[in-house]
Amino acid sequence: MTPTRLAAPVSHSFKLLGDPAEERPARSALSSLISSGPASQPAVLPAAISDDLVIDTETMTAGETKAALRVLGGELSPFTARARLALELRGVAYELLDEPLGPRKSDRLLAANPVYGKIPVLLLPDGRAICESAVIVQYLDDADSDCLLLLLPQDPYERAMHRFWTVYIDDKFWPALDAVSLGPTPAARAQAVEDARAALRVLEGAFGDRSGGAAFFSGGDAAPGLLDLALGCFLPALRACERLHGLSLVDASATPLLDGWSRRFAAHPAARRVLPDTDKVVEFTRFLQAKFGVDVSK
Ligand SMILES: N[C@@H](CCC(=O)N[C@@H](CS)C(=O)NCC(=O)O)C(=O)O
Repeated sequence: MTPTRLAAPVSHSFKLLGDPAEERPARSALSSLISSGPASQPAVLPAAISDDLVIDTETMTAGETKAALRVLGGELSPFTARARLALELRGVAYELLDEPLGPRKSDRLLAANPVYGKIPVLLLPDGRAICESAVIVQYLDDADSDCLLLLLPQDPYERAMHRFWTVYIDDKFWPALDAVSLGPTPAARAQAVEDARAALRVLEGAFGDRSGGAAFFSGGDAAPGLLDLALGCFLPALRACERLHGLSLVDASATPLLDGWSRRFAAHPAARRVLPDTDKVVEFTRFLQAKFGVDVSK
């Protein structure tokens, strides 16, 4: 493929979202999210980038509202929700490009994420891709570190703790929650309930340590941070799982701190915009159970 030249600058195509007085105290240097080089030096893209992934900024007018950032993802994908929540909190406009479900992945997705072929992928205007939801969240902080609303704490130890617990959530909590509905046997699903509860008890302790008595894991009362997004993106799946199997996983007696946090997080404007309804996730989980031959009547 011939290297593609981008016309810079592209920052005019950013659009701030929502009510500025809402939960976003400050935004600055949003154009630095697009790091393809100074305006005077058009970026030369590596030949590997598919033309499909590049936004032709030359054809866009100054008032055009097309989002410069795009997310390859899905409405019901929790990892996509994690990345979208970060974009919403930062007040950055983006376009969600729905990736079809199924065994055949799109060429667009495989070009953007050749290593894992998974969603979400954040596409920069020049077509460069950032994969892995937690990496995307951290990229947004790194690309605009002057913004007052950072998703990771400033303190290096706290940053390390946020990263540590994000990995724990992805390695221990999510696989257990997923297996409560999709484990292959009744025994595997029963074990998964125990594992999910055990992970939630551990996270209850982590919330106490990180929040310092504030509303969110971030240690703040207004703005959630990386760790809030890391766990909060799974709340619809958790509530769907409770409803489908008649279970209670997060409640006032088992995990009182997480119970309060889950309600506050779900009520946050960014979460209300992004997180899917429990009904939809219940329906989708039933679809997956049928697809994978999971017989929950046994
Ligand atoms: N560690 C990845 C996990 C992403 C992931 O598992 N995405 C799911 C959708 S929620 C996916 O693409 N599944 C398709 C597949 O595994 O092939 C992240 O944090 O982004």
